[in-house]
Amino acid sequence: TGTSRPQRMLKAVQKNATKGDPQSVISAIDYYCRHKEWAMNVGDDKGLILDSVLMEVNPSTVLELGTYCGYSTVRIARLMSPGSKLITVEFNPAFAEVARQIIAYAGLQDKVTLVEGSSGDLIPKMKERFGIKYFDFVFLDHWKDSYAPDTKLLEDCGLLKKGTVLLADNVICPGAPEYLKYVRNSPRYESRYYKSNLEYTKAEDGLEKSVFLG
Ligand SMILES: O=C(NC/C=C/[C@H]1O[C@@H](n2ccc(=O)cc2)[C@H](O)[C@@H]1O)c1cc([N+](=O)[O-])cc(O)c1O
Ligand SMILES: [Mg+2]
Repeated sequence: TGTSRPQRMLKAVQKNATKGDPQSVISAIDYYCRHKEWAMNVGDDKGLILDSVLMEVNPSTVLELGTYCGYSTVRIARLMSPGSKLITVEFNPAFAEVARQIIAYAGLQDKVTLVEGSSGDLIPKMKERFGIKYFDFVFLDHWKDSYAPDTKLLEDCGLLKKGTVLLADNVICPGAPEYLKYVRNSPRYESRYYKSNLEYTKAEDGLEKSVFLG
């Protein structure tokens, strides 16, 4: 067996990006995935929306569910202020290993804590393990049927505060119908859909931004 897709993505970063330059890491991944081999990164189209929502919130604490290879981890961490913390949860050890190297190549390892395990197991441990009171920003990009249960779990664990912003990838493709129903019908959220494209394609996809009202 040869290399995996994440390993080939890492090679493309090491070959084409500049160490310590997050934007060059993002561009190298986008170029590779658009022209060589598709991969499920949030990508450059939706990435611009992620950037602008993130900058608007300017969070001190961020939770990312679904690191994969670290593309959105780098996109988010590169825009975060000094002293702010990003915790990213990854279930697959092989993906986590590649992500650690891509995050380090971008020079963002000091802002990022990558935790291996499932969101359901780790969310209840956020306070005790990482001293997190609340998350200011949550990026959901893991298993689509986990978005809704994990949002309820974040509420139950007291990890959301008035004004916390949840941003969910793929609410159209592959889709997260249960999640959309939940946040759009709950009086505890103010939701808005940002229409865009599925990464590196012309298909529609979009991000749902939901503000927790407390
Ligand atoms: O399926 C998709 N994403 C699932 C992502 C899952 C990631 O989240 C991790 N995780 C981390 C913690 C957990 O608790 C569970 C999983 C998994 O180990 C994986 O790294 C997807 C699919 C398409 N697509 O076009 O088909 C496009 C996208 O943008 C997508 O995000
Ligand atoms: Mg996604």
